[in-house]
Amino acid sequence: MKYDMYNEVLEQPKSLKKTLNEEESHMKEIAEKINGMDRIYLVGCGSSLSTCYSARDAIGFLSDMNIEVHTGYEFVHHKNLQKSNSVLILTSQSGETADTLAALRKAQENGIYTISITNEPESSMNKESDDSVLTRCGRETAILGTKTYMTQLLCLYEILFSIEGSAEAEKILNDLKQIPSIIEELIKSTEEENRILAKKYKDEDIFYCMGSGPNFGLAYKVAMTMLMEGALKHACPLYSGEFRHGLIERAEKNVPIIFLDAGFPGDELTSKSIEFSNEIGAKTITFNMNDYSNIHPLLAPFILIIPIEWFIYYLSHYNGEDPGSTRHIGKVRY
Ligand SMILES: N[C@@H]1[C@@H](O)[C@H](O)[C@@H](COP(=O)(O)O)O[C@@H]1O
Repeated sequence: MKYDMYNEVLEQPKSLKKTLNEEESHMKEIAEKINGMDRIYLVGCGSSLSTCYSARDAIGFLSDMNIEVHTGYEFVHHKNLQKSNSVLILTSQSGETADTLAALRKAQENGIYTISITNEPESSMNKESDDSVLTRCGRETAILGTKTYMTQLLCLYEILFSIEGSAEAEKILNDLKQIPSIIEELIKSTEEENRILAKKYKDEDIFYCMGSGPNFGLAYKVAMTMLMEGALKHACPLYSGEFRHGLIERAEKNVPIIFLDAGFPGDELTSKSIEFSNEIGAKTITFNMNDYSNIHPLLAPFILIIPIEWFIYYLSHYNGEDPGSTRHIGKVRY
């Protein structure tokens, strides 16, 4: 049995290449236009919020750019908005999520420049924002987001690292171009081992998921949309540094914990948490960047998501669920 998510996983390299080919120069123009603005707001919901977290935490390693991340309605209710010389970048696969659309309209009422990154050319966000970038994925149906996750992340990295402009940022932008071919191979090479892993964990009810730097955004996505929406498991994301401020008290024998590790300074705490969890007999599942690629570690979310997609796909399958379906929420409107 193959669910829609299967083909959408396979389509990721093509979607990335197409988005880069058709939007790269446009994104460079956007970077030039917003370079020097006092504040950049990044807003999205669910999977689209996770890309904002990752992009903010990745650029934060290189730059002192003033970036804030909000969910749609948190932005709408925020009293202390910087109205002049600021920009709102919205991420939304559908371009219709009510929360994110409300943020767009609030920004426009307040004179904030708006840029949307969506996958739907006819969407309200694409039409109403001052500028817009289209991810070129074709229609995505699996609720948890695969190719639109990848391409949104690509667009945010492309814009923010182009603004940053240092030699290291250039290196990251160059490495970004290698992502489609790297993940093409990973899609093939990681399916079987993660199918087996999923079979082993299929009866677990709850998963904690942690990472540092841009891998926190990935942990958020894995917990919120992949485990909860996709595999219908309880899940909780956290920064690795927060392990000893709460989870340590519930990290017991046999509790599954997913660790995302890319060797960031904050991953010193990921390693300590893994060590502790192993000692007490928790079920540790580690996805380590070194096992998959040697490109710039700040690109870890693009790489680590691939084995995780297969893990989630088969976790759902072994529980008789379509990973792309939802019980309560429509893909576009709710
Ligand atoms: N259940 C969906 C999520 O899977 C999705 O990530 C989010 C944002 O959707 P969009 O990216 O279309 O704005 O909306 C809903 O909550």
